[in-house]
Amino acid sequence: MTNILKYQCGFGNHFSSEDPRCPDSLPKDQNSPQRCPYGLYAEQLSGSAFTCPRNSNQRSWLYRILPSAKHEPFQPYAGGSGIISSWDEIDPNPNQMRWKPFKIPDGNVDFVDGMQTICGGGDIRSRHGIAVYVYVCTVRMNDKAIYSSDGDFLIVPQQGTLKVTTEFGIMEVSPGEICVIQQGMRFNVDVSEPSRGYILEVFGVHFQLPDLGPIGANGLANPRDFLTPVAYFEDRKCQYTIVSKYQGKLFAAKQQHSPFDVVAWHGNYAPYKYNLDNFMAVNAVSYDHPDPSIFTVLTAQTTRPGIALADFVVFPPRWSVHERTFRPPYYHRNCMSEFMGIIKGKYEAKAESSPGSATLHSMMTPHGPDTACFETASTAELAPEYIGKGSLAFMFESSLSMALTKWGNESCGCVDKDYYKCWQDLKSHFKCPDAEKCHSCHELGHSTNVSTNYASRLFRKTE
Ligand SMILES: O=C(O)Cc1cc(O)ccc1O
Ligand SMILES: [Fe+2]
Repeated sequence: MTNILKYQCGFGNHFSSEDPRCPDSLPKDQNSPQRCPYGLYAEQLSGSAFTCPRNSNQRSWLYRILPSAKHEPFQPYAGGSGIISSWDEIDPNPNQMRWKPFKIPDGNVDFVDGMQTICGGGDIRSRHGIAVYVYVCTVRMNDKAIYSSDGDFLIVPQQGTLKVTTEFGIMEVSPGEICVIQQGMRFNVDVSEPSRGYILEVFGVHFQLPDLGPIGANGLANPRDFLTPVAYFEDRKCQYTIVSKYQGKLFAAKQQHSPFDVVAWHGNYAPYKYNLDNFMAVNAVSYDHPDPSIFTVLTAQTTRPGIALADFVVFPPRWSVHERTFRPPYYHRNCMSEFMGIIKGKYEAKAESSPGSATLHSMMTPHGPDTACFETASTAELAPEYIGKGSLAFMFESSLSMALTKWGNESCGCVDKDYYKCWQDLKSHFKCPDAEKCHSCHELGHSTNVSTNYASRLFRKTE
């Protein structure tokens, strides 16, 4: 794979880029000249309504050899049967879910055909929803490109570097990095080894950096660490297949030229990647376990203040120094849905967790540390400790109530039916303050030497 890729840095910048083979290919002082330099076609890609306020208005101008409109009619796409758009394939399942590492097939499967929807919620047509996918792939997408008419893809590779060719240029995205490819952008994925990862698609909004509030002007994911590719074109006549994910189904159209023929572009609607090693974690340096929102890398907001359609959160290696605190994640019931995956190593709250696996804790489904984690952390000496070395877990947290697909619920073949057992050995450590008089303590055989009047009133034996 090429390692001489260049990037432009910054989040949400207004970028300009020309393929160096065609200097001055960007029109100088207008977007739509009567005739573009080098005989290119001008095409606008709008990522927001024309009339969006300036701070949320996103669009780019692409100067290309042929306009995207030149293709034959779309027909239903024969592959990609793992893409699901309906959230009522099966009855709702509120259980704690864990998937063992998703299997990578031995045969040939490309990125598009290796995508499987695991869960999702909301609605594509009303432009408010999300879908969570797992991808596995072993071969490159030959002369095929995909774009989503529905939403933005946030891709989290777990195994295998992806060479992602887009209309805006080429990005290499390795495990530990993520990339975002927004609605409408055509891309092709090439791999050099069996590869696997996770995808979050958001419908109707774009990802943004979270506000920093009292943290100040710096921290978490810093804007300068986001990298956007530079213009790169190929002028190739070939049988190219353009796959459109449209209203949750895949369609394919043929065209006789490569879609990666953009010689120059400018604008603020462009794909980007980010290395999660650059995340500047903040955390408690005194006591208590803060909420995981402190680890938000990117957020896709709803119109309700502070309520995310989906947040992308990482659990990076870091120092843990909290005093008099149960340091791992607390036991928890959440009005949000939490899908988690593991890029490498283990997750701090679970002894049994491995790269390529996942969990889903649906709305109000109780969860938290497993028995081993609780027993260790509640008795550990609280010295400063570096946690998560060599590990990287992440969470897609959504305000939507998510549905599992049939594949996610069962047919993927890696649902861990024993997951619930990780909490079954948690035992009561309750020390009853008045075990002598307490009826239930007699039955349970509890004992204690603590006694108060208050407790006596509460636990009086009733005969
Ligand atoms: O493991 C989880 O469930 C995610 C999570 C992490 C954390 O640090 C606090 C709350 C929470 O839900
Ligand atoms: Fe949680």
